[in-house]
Amino acid sequence: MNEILKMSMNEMAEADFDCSCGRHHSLSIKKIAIGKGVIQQLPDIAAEFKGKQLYMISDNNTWKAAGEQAFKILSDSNFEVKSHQFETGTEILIPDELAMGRMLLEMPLGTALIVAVGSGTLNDMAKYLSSRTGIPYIIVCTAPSMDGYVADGAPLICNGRKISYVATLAYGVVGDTDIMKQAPMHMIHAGLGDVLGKLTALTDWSLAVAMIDEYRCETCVKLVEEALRKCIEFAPALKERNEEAILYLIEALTLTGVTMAIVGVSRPASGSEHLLSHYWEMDFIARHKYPELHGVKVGIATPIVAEIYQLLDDELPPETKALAPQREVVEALLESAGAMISPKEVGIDRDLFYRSLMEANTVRKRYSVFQYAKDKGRLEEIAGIITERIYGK
Ligand SMILES: NC(=O)C1=CN([C@@H]2O[C@H](COP(=O)(O)OP(=O)(O)OC[C@H]3O[C@@H](n4cnc5c(N)ncnc54)[C@H](OP(=O)(O)O)[C@@H]3O)[C@@H](O)[C@H]2O)C=CC1
Ligand SMILES: O=C(CO)COP(=O)(O)O
Repeated sequence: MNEILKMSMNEMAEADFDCSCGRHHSLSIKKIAIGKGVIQQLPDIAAEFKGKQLYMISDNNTWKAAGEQAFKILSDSNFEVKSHQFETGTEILIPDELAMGRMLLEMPLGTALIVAVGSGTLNDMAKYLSSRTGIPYIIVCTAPSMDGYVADGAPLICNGRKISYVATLAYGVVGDTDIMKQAPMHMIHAGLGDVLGKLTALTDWSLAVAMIDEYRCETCVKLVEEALRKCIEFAPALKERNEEAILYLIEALTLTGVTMAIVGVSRPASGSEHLLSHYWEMDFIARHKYPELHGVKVGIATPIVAEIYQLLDDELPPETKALAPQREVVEALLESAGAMISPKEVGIDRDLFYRSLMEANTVRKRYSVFQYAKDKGRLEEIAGIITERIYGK
């Protein structure tokens, strides 16, 4: 097996190896610092850019969570930093054309390094800007809410559609667990949802191997499975913000990010549960409704996808059948941490829910259990059964 399986998260920066899957993998992130108090390492991590212009982006919440502190640490070390804070008020920041345009407009001339302070949205915006300008970026993570800190894709909203743009990896990732563990509990639930989504994402990947002979990297599967195991064991302790439970959550999010980064696609971390989440999100945004956190939606979608697998059990390829998680087990895990499990709780009505099951396979050009059910002529029947179970007759 490959040496990456023995590395700690922080050792994975600049990993470069020939993998047993037959491909060469490399992780171009220069510096990963995840742990207690690591925000103090910012001046070291950004050392190469001393004397040059830094551009810090945050929003009013993430400024309070870590932006102010990061700004002070850098300024006290004589870095030249211009800060722009998005004012989100009661709204949330949507990574769309408007927000992307504003971020570009505020960027000072001669910027040599972008420093994003936030979670999924700000990270994706910064990585997109970084990829298109060639200016490196550092992410100071504020919440263990999703697994995109180490990934190179940037799901953004363009013309109302959620599009995963190919972007770039961060120059540096700074995940101070003292800061991340203080994130709102709802964001911690989102992180757990995003991690549990890997149960069905990996099942979809195995289905794609069986049905369309898709490439699969066993090292990535092992990394995700091991991270999942520890995170699941400690899931109930997330309610109390138990240090170990939060650390395992951060580790699972980081390692799944690493797998996306080394294979260059989000397949190891994103399957049918993400298709449902993206479908709901686009519908909410089109109606100017709060779209709910990504990981919360992924968490709700995961037992639903598990149920689809259960309903197809009699005709699944054996290797996929062996992997398919049980709906009840995933729901119990979410409940043990206090997270939501019903689409009704986030305002998804019967019509949207049924439609999403029927159309989720159109969200991405990627083989999924939705495509499988459709090809077997069973999608309509399954969508009807699940909708009736949740919403009644
Ligand atoms: N690139 C990738 O591979 C991945 C990308 N994603 C993307 O990430 C996005 C979701 O990210 P997610 O992190 O869930 O949500 P957001 O980044 O949208 O965060 C929601 C809001 O939470 C607030 N917030 C963040 N940290 C803190 C904190 N410590 N204390 C208080 N408030 C805080 C911010 O305030 P405010 O309300 O002011 O905005 C923030 O905008 C989606 O667009 C999703 O598609 C998800 C997974 C992987
Ligand atoms: O959100 C993701 C992983 O958690 C990635 O989403 P996409 O697969 O849609 O790019």
